[in-house]
Amino acid sequence: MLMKLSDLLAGYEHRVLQGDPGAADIRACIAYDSRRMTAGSMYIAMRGSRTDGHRFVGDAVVRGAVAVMVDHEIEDSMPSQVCVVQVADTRAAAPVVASRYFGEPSREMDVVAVTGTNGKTSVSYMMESALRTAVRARVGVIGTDGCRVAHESIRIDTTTPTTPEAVELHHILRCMRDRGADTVVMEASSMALMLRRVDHTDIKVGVFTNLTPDHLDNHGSMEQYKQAKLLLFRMCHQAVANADDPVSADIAALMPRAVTTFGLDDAEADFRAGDLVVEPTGTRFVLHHDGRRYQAEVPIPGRFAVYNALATVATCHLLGHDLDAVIGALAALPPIPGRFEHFRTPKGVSVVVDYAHSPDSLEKVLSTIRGFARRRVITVFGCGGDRDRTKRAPMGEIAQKHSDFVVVTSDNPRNEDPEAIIDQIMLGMHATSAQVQRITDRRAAIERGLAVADPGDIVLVAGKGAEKYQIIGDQTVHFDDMETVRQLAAKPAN
Ligand SMILES: CC(=O)N[C@H]1[C@@H](OP(=O)(O)OP(=O)(O)OC[C@H]2O[C@@H](n3ccc(=O)[nH]c3=O)[C@H](O)[C@@H]2O)O[C@H](CO)[C@@H](O)[C@@H]1O[C@H](C)C(=O)N[C@@H](C)C(=O)N[C@H](CCC(=O)O)C(=O)O
Ligand SMILES: Nc1ncnc2c1ncn2[C@@H]1O[C@H](COP(=O)(O)OP(=O)(O)OP(=O)(O)O)[C@@H](O)[C@H]1O
Ligand SMILES: N[C@H](CCC[C@H](N)C(=O)O)C(=O)O
Ligand SMILES: [Mg+2]
Repeated sequence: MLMKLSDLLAGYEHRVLQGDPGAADIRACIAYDSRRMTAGSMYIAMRGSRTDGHRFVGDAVVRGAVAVMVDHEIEDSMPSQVCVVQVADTRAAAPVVASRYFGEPSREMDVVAVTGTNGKTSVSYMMESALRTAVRARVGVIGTDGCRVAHESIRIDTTTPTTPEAVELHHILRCMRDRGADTVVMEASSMALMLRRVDHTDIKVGVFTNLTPDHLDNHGSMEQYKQAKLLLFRMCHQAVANADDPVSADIAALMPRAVTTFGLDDAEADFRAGDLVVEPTGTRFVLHHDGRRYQAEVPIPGRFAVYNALATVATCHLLGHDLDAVIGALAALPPIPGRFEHFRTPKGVSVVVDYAHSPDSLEKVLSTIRGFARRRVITVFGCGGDRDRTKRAPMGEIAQKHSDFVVVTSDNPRNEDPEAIIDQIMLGMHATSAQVQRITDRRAAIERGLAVADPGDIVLVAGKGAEKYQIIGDQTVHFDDMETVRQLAAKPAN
């Protein structure tokens, strides 16, 4: 890839502080981390949560940067051959530059971006599977579980956020296009939208799943959290929105005549589901659209799974795909790793490993399990450290309300005291309700959950889903809920 800085910034407001953008050849890479610079790179200085990238401009140049983009003054004096440009906001300019550098890949594919508190990854899997089976599309997926195209992983980095920074995002989109992708489904997290990682991406359909409390540490209030989510609907061409969530009205106000709705309660929704039959293996329902009724099913139990299925069907329809084929494909959806993933122990206990890590998702998953459980429900869960503390007590209350026995444990304590996190969860629990035990070590907690279960009981292990790690302090150690369940279930005592 060879590009002149002047091409990357053509028509974009900037001030040249030194050097000639027309002579600055970016022949290596663009990066916002000085430590990734090689000879012929461009460095974009951005403010992070701990420090300001502008402090590392000197380091970037020493390592080979030929072009530097800043949004405020820098102290380092630059060698004359380095071109330095100033823009109003480097986070806003980064996506423009990155997208151009990689040849505007989002324009060459149908890009769908999914936002909402819960269900983004689930909808991505459903879209991927439905489009692959129904219309043989080559689908790229970008999200919490990494990036893949046609089921082939394209970058394995457990630290990559749900929605990558713009530089990585457009690089990934280009790789996907080069590997023949025609459609990309990406998760757009509220943090990413706020940090402008998704700007300047050509998004055909923006999908809204729901908005419930989470990430209030980052956003401050539900109103600000909502405003972050709404940013997506200022940049996509069309929207698919959950009519049963009041935020769909805000989306409709932003995009009049460009919103397709789905729902269970709203009789006016464009795609509506009714007559749900929820079973442990899945959910059957009737889908109503345009005066027609379709028999549908999804192999995940619960109303929440139907919402995700409706979002998938509506989006595929908007992309021009055949409805019958898409609905048919949903019935054959393979299990989604770590989302209501089921395992039956030799003793006859049903174990569900699920990524519920917010009050609403825990409520949805547990009430679904409660709905079909014939015997006791045992829940093992914790809450992440260095993340929204306000969700801890409500999650404790929800776990206790729907379970007969709860083991409160650790879930990525990070730099917090695991005992203090458990204390905060237990503030939501009451002495009079279900039995509660605290076991800080997650493996021991799962073992306890399995040990107290009798044949026919259901054990929910919630919070980590398909994560392959436990973060304790600054250490990341291997940990996998499902693997742990299988190992422990093989022990005769369990
Ligand atoms: C907490 C947070 O917002 N972090 C973002 C931040 O990184 P940081 O805070 O570690 O950065 P910093 O250490 O303050 O450094 C500031 C800048 O100086 C640069 N630097 C730093 C040191 C150096 O020697 N040289 C150098 O150039 C850094 O690369 C950075 O660009 O700035 C980086 C880009 O400049 C982001 O990639 C990074 O996102 C990280 C990966 C992250 O995980 N963010 C979380 C909050 C996130 O995005 N989460 C969402 C939500 C998921 C959900 O919905 O649940 C997600 O999409 O995953
Ligand atoms: N539509 C939904 N409404 C409420 N809860 C849901 C919904 N879909 C899934 N869930 C629950 O939320 C959990 C997380 O789902 P998923 O991973 O799809 O969400 P996400 O939005 O991608 O989350 P993250 O922000 O962590 O990436 C699931 O394991 C399930 O418990
Ligand atoms: N994307 C979510 C993941 C949370 C998963 C949970 N296991 C935790 O670590 O809190 C977040 O960053 O809030
Ligand atoms: Mg996700």
